[in-house]
Amino acid sequence: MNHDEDAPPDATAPTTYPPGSTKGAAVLPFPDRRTTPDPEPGTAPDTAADSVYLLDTTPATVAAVLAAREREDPAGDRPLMPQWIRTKDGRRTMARARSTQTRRALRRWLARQRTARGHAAQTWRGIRRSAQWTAGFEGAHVQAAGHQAHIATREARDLARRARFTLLPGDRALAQKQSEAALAVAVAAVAAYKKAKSNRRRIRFARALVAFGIPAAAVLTSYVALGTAGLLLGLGVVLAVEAFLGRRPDRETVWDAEIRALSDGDPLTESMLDRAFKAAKVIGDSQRLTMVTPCAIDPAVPNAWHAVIDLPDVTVKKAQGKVDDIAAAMGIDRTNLDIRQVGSNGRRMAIWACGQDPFLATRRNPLVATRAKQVNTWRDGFPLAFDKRGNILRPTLSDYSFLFAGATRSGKGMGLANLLAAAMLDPRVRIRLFDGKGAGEYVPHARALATFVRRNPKRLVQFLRLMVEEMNRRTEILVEAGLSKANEKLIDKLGGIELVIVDELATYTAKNGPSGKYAEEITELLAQIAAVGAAVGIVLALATQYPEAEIVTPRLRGNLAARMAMRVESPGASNVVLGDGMVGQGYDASKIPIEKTSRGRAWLTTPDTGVIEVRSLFIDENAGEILPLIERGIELRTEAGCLPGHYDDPVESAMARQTGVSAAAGGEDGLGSVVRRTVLDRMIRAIEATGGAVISSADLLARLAGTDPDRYGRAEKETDAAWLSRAGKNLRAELDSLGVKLEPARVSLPDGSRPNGYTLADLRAATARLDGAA
Ligand SMILES: Nc1ncnc2c1ncn2[C@@H]1O[C@H](COP(=O)(O)OP(=O)(O)OP(=O)(O)O)[C@@H](O)[C@H]1O
Repeated sequence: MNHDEDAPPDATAPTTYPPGSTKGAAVLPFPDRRTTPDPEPGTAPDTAADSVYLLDTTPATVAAVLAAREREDPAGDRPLMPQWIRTKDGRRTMARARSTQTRRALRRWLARQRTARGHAAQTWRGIRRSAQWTAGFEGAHVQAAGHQAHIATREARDLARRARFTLLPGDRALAQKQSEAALAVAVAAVAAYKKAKSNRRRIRFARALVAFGIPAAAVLTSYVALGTAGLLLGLGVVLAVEAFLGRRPDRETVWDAEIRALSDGDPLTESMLDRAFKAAKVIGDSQRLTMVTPCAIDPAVPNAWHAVIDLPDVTVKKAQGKVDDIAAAMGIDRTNLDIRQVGSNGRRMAIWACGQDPFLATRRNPLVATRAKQVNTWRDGFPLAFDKRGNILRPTLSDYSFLFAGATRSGKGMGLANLLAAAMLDPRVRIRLFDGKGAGEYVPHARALATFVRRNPKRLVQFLRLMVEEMNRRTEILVEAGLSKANEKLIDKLGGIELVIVDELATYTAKNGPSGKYAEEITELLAQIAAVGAAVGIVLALATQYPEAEIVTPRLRGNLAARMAMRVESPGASNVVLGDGMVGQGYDASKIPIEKTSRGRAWLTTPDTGVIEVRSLFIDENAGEILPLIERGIELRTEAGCLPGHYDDPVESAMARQTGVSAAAGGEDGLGSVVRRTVLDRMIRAIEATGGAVISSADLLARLAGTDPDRYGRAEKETDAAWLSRAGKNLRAELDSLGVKLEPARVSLPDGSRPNGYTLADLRAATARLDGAA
């Protein structure tokens, strides 16, 4: 469209355009937009506003438009009506559109007449409903009264006969008395029957008067008043009213026992179960389910039912395989149905069904809700999730390692949060957390964490090597005790429960990532620990947003016996977590809906439960619900003498020996940004502080004295030579303890002197050698 962009919207000044110019005909002609009009000079529209609406600029049309503009506009609708509608072409187009619409409406109406929504059907339904209303329910009373009267009469007749044939005077008197009483009852029953009948007649008559009498009278009156036209008019009105009464088609389906659905609020019944199992082809048409217990309401979950049934010559396994079809036949989703085997004969099953999604509810972690004081994670486990029946699952820390996997915002962090919450309340658990995401999520926990390191793959490798040694040490203790697995009594002797949490595994095990060189070793060490660690009290809990075979290798996955798959991006990713071929069996975490209300939903597999659908328990971290648990964790550890950073933790002590820095309680800054600060680092910093590349021994020792006065400070009255010799010896000893061979050599200082000292290059090379050896 060629709107004249330059024209002011309210321009009213007449404008003339040269012949051949398209400016005056700013809008292409309608209906034929392909032909550009060629207005004659002087016949162009006189306002820019016209140029917007005018589609056909032939002289006749322009004249029509001008005439239309001059017409009155009593309804005030002109601003809403394009001018072209007021032209001849416009009217023709509108008429065409209207006739098309009318034709279509007529066709729709005709098509509708053949259905239950047709007007004839509607009217007939209305008449039928009027007749049903007239008949009412009084018939049932009459029938009941008739039945009573019938029985009472028969009884009275029998008693009268017995009284007649009773010969003993005493008995006869009694029998006559009974006969009279029965007769009175029969008379009353007959009277009641007659009354019910007349009552019915009266009510029906009144209703018939309303339903049929009044319409008939109306038709008759209009006939008398207006003749045949009146008759037709009256009939039309009456039929229209009946059509109105019958406008909604009958919903016989609602009353059809075959179409009952739990999701519509219908109760679970034996016949519904029978029908669903037949429809799913679990049992044949001639077979029947046997109810062991009747269908009963499950009070734990709203709108839920349960029952125990015996299957005829079919295994529960077969029914479990058809759970989708059974659920569909009951009018619910598979999530709302749970089938479990009961006993060992393979044919008895407990069925649980719920009319609504059982995972819509958010359940709070009971440790938070009840303000628990202490937890025994070894014996009682930790509350992690709830199943569809509302049971809380509490895996123990005594049997297996864990994997939490899921796309971003799927709730895997909540899985770890539940684990951490319980671990806080068990002082025997040494929590070692390696945060691969590196955000501040776990900083509030730091004081209770035996190890806390953020994004440091090298540190993880060093730590895992130590853990494998620790695992071997613990295994020896078990061997000496003649046990294959640690028990609760032995836990303290072994050194507590080691819980190693790695959040965002991909940071550490991605071969193409920045820490690729450590990836293989980390994966191998994790797999070794996961394989046997739990038996000696070393448990892993790994979380990842990228469940790919490269990040979680099949061997590693195989050793992590408890795995929780939150929503993932693809069926392949789901199989990486749950196991190959699980999608084919219906366990597909990529089908968990992407909704806020689905966060925390997951497929959980453990050796105790098999694969089940769950939702993790909720801890509101925004509301700081975890903070009291952390405080309690610190209290418990203080009481037990194992507050991180305040006792001799063999693992962190060994790490400190190796690396020169401890990560207990998140290291010096408590933020998990564990930075190595060996004497080598301090020497490098000292040289950097001079701004040069070399430093003399005297200058270096003086600077070291600033950060470590005990070792390098000058004693009172100590001569320069004595201090230099003593501090130099201390420095050599410290370097030796690090395993670094580094002697001072002659260096050239900027002032031209050549004292003994160190070069930056030598120190950096020594650091690199140390890192390589670590
Ligand atoms: N079981 C649950 N019940 C209710 N809400 C939940 C549940 N699990 C998680 N959520 C909600 O989902 C949000 C995201 O959860 P979470 O941080 O655990 O996901 P994530 O997968 O770790 O995300 P990211 O990858 O971004 O770290 C939480 O803030 C919480 O509000």
